Amino acid sequence: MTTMLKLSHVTKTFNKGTVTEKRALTGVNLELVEGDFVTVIGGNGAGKSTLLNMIAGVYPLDAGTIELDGTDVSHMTEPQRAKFLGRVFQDPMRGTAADMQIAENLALAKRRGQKRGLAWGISAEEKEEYPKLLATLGLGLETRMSAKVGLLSGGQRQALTLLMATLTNPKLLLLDEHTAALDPKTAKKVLDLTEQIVTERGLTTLMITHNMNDAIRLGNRLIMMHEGNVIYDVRGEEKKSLTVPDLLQKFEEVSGGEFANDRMLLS
Ligand SMILES: Nc1ncnc2c1ncn2[C@@H]1O[C@H](COP(=O)(O)OP(=O)(O)OP(=O)(O)O)[C@@H](O)[C@H]1O
Repeated sequence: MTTMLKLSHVTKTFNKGTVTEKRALTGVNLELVEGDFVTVIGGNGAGKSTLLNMIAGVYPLDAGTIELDGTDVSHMTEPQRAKFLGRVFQDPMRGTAADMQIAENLALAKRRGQKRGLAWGISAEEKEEYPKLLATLGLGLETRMSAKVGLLSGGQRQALTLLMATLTNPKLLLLDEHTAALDPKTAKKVLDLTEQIVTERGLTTLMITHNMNDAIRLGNRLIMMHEGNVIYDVRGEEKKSLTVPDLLQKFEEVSGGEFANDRMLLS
């Protein structure tokens, strides 16, 4: 099987040498094969977002290497890596351009990593393609191609962002609590869409969630982080048969403390 992502000894300390020094990642080793759909859980400050940020190239590495589909991207800038990655954040405002039409947003996503922007306009082919894509969301957006994205609801925007993030079949999809800001019903819809897109296309995916039930239900593999490293990695049938009490117990065993994540307690 093809290795899609390989982290070797990835280390990150923020504010080194100051009173606010924080060891956010402490030598993470992690390998994902093509099609792995990995859910990521962990308490407050465990290093989950930092892990995704390091993969995306938001911060430089202190030590270690990151390989994407066999290419060492450790020293590539964030825009250089963006060509290979799809990313959806928690904030629905972040992934789309509010002042632009739905169709224009899709066209931008399609041209990601290419030099020429929208200068040549949206092609006739795209005008046919986009409504079909939007229809797969089941949100009625296919009839609103020229509507400004700022008019959409949070859930509609996250669904559109997901479509945009996966439009060019990225080598790796990074989802950072992408349904946490939505109401439960909309969150479920966006999660169902996520599962559909990821499994249909076999996208290699890392999905942070504070919802342990979702972490167990979705994907083929689950990792738990604590104090900047992966402390538990489970897959296949063993993962499917897990329960939330199992996970909490596992956490206590390995960390010697009680699992604490504010957002988990609120949900
Ligand atoms: N840019 C930054 N500057 C300084 N410290 C940071 C920065 N980003 C993260 N940290 C610190 O690194 C540690 C790991 O943070 P991170 O956001 O990765 O945790 P997390 O597992 O995503 O937590 P949560 O579930 O609370 O969002 C925390 O102590 C955090 O305060």
